[in-house]
Amino acid sequence: MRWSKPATPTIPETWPPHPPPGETELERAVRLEEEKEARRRSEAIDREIEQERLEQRKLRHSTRVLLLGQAESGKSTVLKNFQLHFAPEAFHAESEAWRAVIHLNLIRSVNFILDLLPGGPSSLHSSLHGESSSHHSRQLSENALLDDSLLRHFRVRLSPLRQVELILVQRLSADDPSRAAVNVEEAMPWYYGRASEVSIRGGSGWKALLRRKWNTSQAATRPDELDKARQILHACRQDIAELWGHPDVQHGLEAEGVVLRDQSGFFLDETLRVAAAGYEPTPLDILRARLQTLGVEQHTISVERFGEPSHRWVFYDVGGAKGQRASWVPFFDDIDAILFLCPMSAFNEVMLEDRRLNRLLDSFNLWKTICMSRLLRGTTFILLLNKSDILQSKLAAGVPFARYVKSYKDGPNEFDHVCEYLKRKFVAMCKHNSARERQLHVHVTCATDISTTAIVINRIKDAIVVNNLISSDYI
Ligand SMILES: Nc1nc2c(ncn2[C@@H]2O[C@H](COP(=O)(O)OP(=O)(O)OP(=O)(O)O)[C@@H](O)[C@H]2O)c(=O)[nH]1
Ligand SMILES: [Mg+2]
Repeated sequence: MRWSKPATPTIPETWPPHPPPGETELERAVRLEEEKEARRRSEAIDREIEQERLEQRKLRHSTRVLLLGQAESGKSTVLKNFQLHFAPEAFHAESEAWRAVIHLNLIRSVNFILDLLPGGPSSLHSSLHGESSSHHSRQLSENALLDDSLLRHFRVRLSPLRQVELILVQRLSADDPSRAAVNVEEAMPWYYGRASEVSIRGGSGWKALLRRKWNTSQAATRPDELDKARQILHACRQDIAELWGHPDVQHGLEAEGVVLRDQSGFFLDETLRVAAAGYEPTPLDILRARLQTLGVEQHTISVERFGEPSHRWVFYDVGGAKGQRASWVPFFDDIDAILFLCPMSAFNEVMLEDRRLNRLLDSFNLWKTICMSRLLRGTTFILLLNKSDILQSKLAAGVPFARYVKSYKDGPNEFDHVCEYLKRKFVAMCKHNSARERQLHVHVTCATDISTTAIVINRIKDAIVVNNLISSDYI
């Protein structure tokens, strides 16, 4: 953003101007007051210009990284790893804010199960898919053997969680009324087989909102509301654990082909810990929390350790969903590196935004477009082949990679071979589609594994910093 001073209507030759002849006492007092005010305004503008100049200078001395990749590829999770690695104190200071997100992730899974069970209010959801609500209910009641009274018991006991969900969503989007609970739901249509997403527009300051002590009378109730939400969740924890552990519920979900464990923001296995009264999220919990990014978020990390070559990192974390991608382009300019994430495990999944498109194919297309971009001709690329843990377990469970990726032909259904194949494919696409030779570094990652990601982060840091030094002729 550039500042320019507003034009002054009449510019006197001397400042302050000479007093007009015959000035009365009152006129003098008014004039002096106006001069004081004009000086105050001018100084405020000067301060803002200086502030802006300092910000620009700081940005020039920062390492700027743009995170790209489809939705749920792990961009924000990698960013959290950078924060944990370079600024652990700042990372831990935010854990309270993440607790609300984790609670919301847990509650959405519970409400999702309750909606899916017979008699659940799934008619809205089903109609999005052109199916009747009785269709889902009938399927589940045929497959699941949950008896009616037990179901009613769970429904009644867990009904307060609907209110908790509402409180948390409203609180997370509190300073942006357009993103109230209903709108969040509308923005994220219900997909059969998935709990709905939690999304807060970047820059809405949601972390601060959850910490802030409110002064106004209306807002004074807010900290209590959050406490109340936590108490309700705490009181429901045994019932949640029982619901999740009930064999009929498990059978019902299995019969529907719903694997909640594979979904983002899954905390049902740890209900008693996460819903405990004094629960403090661990770094791993924070990495596993799911909060969809909307728009482009700028995150500045000030390195807390001495001896690091770059003291400030600026990350631009983008929303990866198809509708979000146009907003990436203005950030292509003046960037030190692109971190592109491909979730390897998505080879047998379809896009939520377009159920006809395979997610791995979408990653290939996206990569190709990024490589071809003229704006990014000279930019260092770092490719993270992410979600290696889920890929590994899918292959081990016998999901055949070659069925979804025809060009893999009769390659072995083994982790190392599949990784190598994907690596070769991405490197070849980069070579083929880049206007000129570029630096490309490829890593296989599991962004929810803190220690292995730390090693990758050190390598990334070395690659970007060394490359910047070369391009700025320092070495
Ligand atoms: N098991 C596993 N989960 C991961 C890995 N990387 C990320 N996740 C999880 O995947 C979910 C989605 O990750 P995000 O970082 O929010 O994805 P994103 O790319 O920022 O998605 P958008 O903001 O929608 O563009 C989160 O719940 C993460 O915890 C991984 O390597 N393995
Ligand atoms: Mg994100």
